[in-house]
Formats: sequence, structure tokens, C-alpha cells
Amino acid sequence: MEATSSMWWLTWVLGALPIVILLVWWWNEIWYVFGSKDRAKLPPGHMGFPFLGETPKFLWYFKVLRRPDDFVNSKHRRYKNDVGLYKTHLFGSPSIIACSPDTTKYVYQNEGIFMAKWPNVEIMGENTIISKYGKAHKRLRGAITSAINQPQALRPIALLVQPRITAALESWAQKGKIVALEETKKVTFENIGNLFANIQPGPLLDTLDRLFVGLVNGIRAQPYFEQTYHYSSTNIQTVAILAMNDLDCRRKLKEIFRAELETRKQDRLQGVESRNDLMDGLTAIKDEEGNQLKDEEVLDNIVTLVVAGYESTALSSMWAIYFLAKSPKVLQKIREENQALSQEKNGGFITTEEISKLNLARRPGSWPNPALGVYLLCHVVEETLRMANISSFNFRVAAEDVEYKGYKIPKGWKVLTWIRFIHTNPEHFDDPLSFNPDRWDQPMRPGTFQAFGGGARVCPGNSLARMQLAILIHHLSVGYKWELINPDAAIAYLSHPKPVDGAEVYFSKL
Ligand code: HEM
Repeated sequence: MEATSSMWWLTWVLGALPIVILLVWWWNEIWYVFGSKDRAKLPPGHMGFPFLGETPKFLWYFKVLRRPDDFVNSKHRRYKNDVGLYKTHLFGSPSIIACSPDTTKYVYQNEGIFMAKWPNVEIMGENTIISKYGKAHKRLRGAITSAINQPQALRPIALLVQPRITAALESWAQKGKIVALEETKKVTFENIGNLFANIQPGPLLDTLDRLFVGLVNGIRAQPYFEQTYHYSSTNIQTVAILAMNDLDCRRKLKEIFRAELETRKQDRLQGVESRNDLMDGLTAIKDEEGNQLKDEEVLDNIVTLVVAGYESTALSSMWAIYFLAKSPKVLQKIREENQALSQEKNGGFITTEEISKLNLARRPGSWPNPALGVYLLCHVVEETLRMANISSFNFRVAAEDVEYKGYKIPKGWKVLTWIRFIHTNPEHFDDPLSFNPDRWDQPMRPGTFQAFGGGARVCPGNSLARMQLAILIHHLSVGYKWELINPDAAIAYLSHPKPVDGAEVYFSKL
């Protein structure tokens, strides 16, 4: 009798199991897609498991398999959607992946519909550019762009950053063996201290660095993102700061910058000259109505600029070192090109005049000065940024229902502009995973280079980042040689791509 009852249960469970599996597999489809009566349909794609969506799949490709491109490639192969839109469910939200130049352009250019949504933006303060929209955003952007992205702003910055970069390279050669990422972080932060608030290496700069680490950890504390910000030092102060809450870190950071701001006000009253750094730049700039930024705006945006510019610049510098180590022919060519430039100048720094030409020279079709002869340097910068894919994707949220080329993007859904896919798509770049600066001899197809995003939110630090990279590569190639200790080290893709050993290299003078 008991045996019959057990059999009955077993049959029932086994019979129901496929239905349960199907229900779990299609739950999100039923929940989000079923019942949508619009003429426009949702883009193809699968929404994954209830609540989790496709996040486990995303982590599988990015973290376990370490083949991040296959996450979107697999959709592209399966659904063959030429428009470049896929539906999914990621990081707790129903989402649309936009992964063609046209769709990302559409998203970037319709800022009123697709609202930028950085994770945990409130940590950066209520006056930060990244939480502003429309006129308020435009006003702050104008000030920031004037302070860090115009040729007249970049010239003094080039003078400030160059000596630190050359001093850092000297010290790397003395060490003989370095972890490139640790060193590029160090020199980037020294430059940030100097650039933003005239803070020189020492205890105050070390404290600032630790506070920024605490703040970035807070920003990263997203449900599905790990906290991967590794800090090499483990001294007691670091541990204490990492234990602090991110808002405390921001408060303390602002206190340090506020004290500096007050000192400058007093100095100005006593006729002390401007320091020509970004704090003075942001304070002095006037908007269209002739108003200066308020103190709170200056402070919140300095914190934002450091968060946005610190790790991104350090990582891209590390990637330049990494790619050039793996591409000896490119390194040789760039060495010849830059040594010629250096000899003409008796081995000195690149001048500010050359820097501004260099910045222009990178734009295909606008080579203003063939005599400058640093085309390859500019191309190495662009190729490094394309391959590094520091931002794999950007976040937006649809503020209303939208129809695009017959597909519906529902109100409230996240829209992810998937830069990685565009940069690694063989339709846009031949042999896309090879480091080939010569490809930049030809103008790129419009919209296929998105390392800095696009539209109203395109990175306002893009010229600054490019210039710092160009200066680093120039001095590296002219005077140094280096070799990866673990050329086959695995690449970790979260939170940003980097070799797991941080690119350890033997480093010496030529
Ligand atoms: C290689 C280095 C860098 C990369 C790859 C990079 C990438 C990006 C990207 C993709 C965006 C657009 C985000 C979006 O659309 O949601 C962005 C925005 C931004 N970046 Fe950068 N960035 C870099 C360096 C910098 C630097 C050096 C600064 C400043 C010092 C900076 C400041 C900003 C700011 C303030 C925004 C927000 C702009 C806005 O909301 O209007 N970035 N960056």
C-alpha cells in the first residue's frame, strides 16, 4: 500500500517538474511581456529567472568564463536582430540592451527620455553634475568643460602632470619590478591632488586617497556587484577608513576640500595669485547668466570628477603599458616616432603647444600639423581606449514608453548602452580583439568608438584622459623598456577589466 502511495507521489512530482521548470524559465516573460497589447513589440531576448533575471548568466560570462563578449554575442547569434536591441532582466530590473551605433546614438541623444542613472549617485552629493538634468546639467557641464576639457585649460594641466609622470617612471626603473596598476593609481592620484587642489604627496594626500577608496566602495555597493576595489596597503588607518560609511567618507573629503577653498578665499582677499588648478578654475568660471558656481557645487563636483577620473585614468594607463608590452612591433614604431620628436627638443618635455596639437591630431580627418609626427601616438591612445573597455556599458532609464524601429522600450525599464559589444564587433573593427593602432589610419565608421559615451553626457574628462595617456606613452616609449611577468595572466572583468596580477612588469631604462 505504502509502495503504491510513494509511486503515486513520485509520478506526480516527476510529471509536474517539467511544468515547474517551464514556469520558472518563462516567469519573467509572462510577467513583463504577456499582455502587452501595443502595436510595437518588445525586442527579442530572454528575461531569465524570476527576480534574478539574467544576472546569473551575466556573472557566468563575466566572472566565471571570463568571456564577457559572449553575453551579448550569444543573443546576437540567436536572435539576429539587426536593429541592435535586446530585452533582458539585469541587476534587479527589466532592461533593454542597446548595442548598435544607431540605437546607442538614439539613446544618448534623447537625454529627456533616457535619463542617465549612475549607481548610488546620491553618495556624490546633491549638486553633482551626474544627478542633474536639462538646464541645471548644461550649466554645470559648461563650467566643468571649461575647467578641464578646453585647450586653454589643458595647457597648464600638461605642465603640471608631466613632471610627476617622468618622476614616476624614474622610480619604476629604480624598483625594477612593479605592479603597473598600483603604480599608475599612485601617479594618477598624485596628479589629481596637484591638479584639483594643489595638494602635494604626503599624509594629507594619503588620507584623501583612502577616503576616495571608501567612497568608491560605497558607490559599488550594488546588489549584484562585488566590491572589488583592492587597496594594497593594509595599515590601520586604511582599515579604519574602509570601515567608515561612504557618506562619512564624502563628508570628510568635502571638509578637506572646503578648508582649501576657504584658504583660497582669504588668499584672494590678500591679493595672492591664482594657483591655476582645477579648484581655482571651477571657482572662477561664470555661467551664461554671469553667476559663479556656489561653494557646494564646486565641492560636490570636485569629488565627482575625482571619482570619475581616478580609476578610469589609472586603468587605461595600465592597459597602455600592457598592450604595448604585448605588441613589440608597435612599441618599436612608436619609440622611433617619439624619439624623433624628443631629439628635436633635446630630450625635454612635450610642450604645451604640442600637447594641444596632439589632442587635435587624434581626430581622423583633422590632422592639423603633419610635421608634429605623432600620429601613431594618438592612434595608440585611441586603440588602448577601445580595447580596454573601461566602461562596459552605461545606464539609462526610460522616462516614458518609446517606440524605436518597431520595437517598444517600456517606461521605467533600464536601457544599457553596451559599449563593449560595439568595440568588439567584427562588423565595425577587423579582427577586433587584436591591438592594432594602424586601424586608426582610416576614419572609423560613425558611432563605433564610444569609450567616452556620447550625447549630452559624453565624458567631459575625455581630452584630459587622452592627454595624460599620450604624455605617459610618449615618455615610456622614449626612455624605457618593460616586459610582462605573467603575459598569460587571466583577465578579471568586474568591476572593470584588468589582469588579475594588476600587470606585473620588469621595468628598466633603455
Ligand atoms: C580613460 C578614462 C575615462 C573613461 C574611459 C571615461 C568614460 C566615461 C563615460 C563612458 C562616461 C559617460 C557615462 C554615461 O553616459 O552615463 C563618462 C562620464 C563622465 N566622466 Fe569620464 N571617463 C574617463 C576619464 C574621466 C576623467 C579624467 C574625468 C574628470 C576628471 C571624467 C569625468 C566624467 C564625468 C564628470 C562624467 C559625467 C558627465 C555628465 O554626466 O554629464 N572622466 N566618462
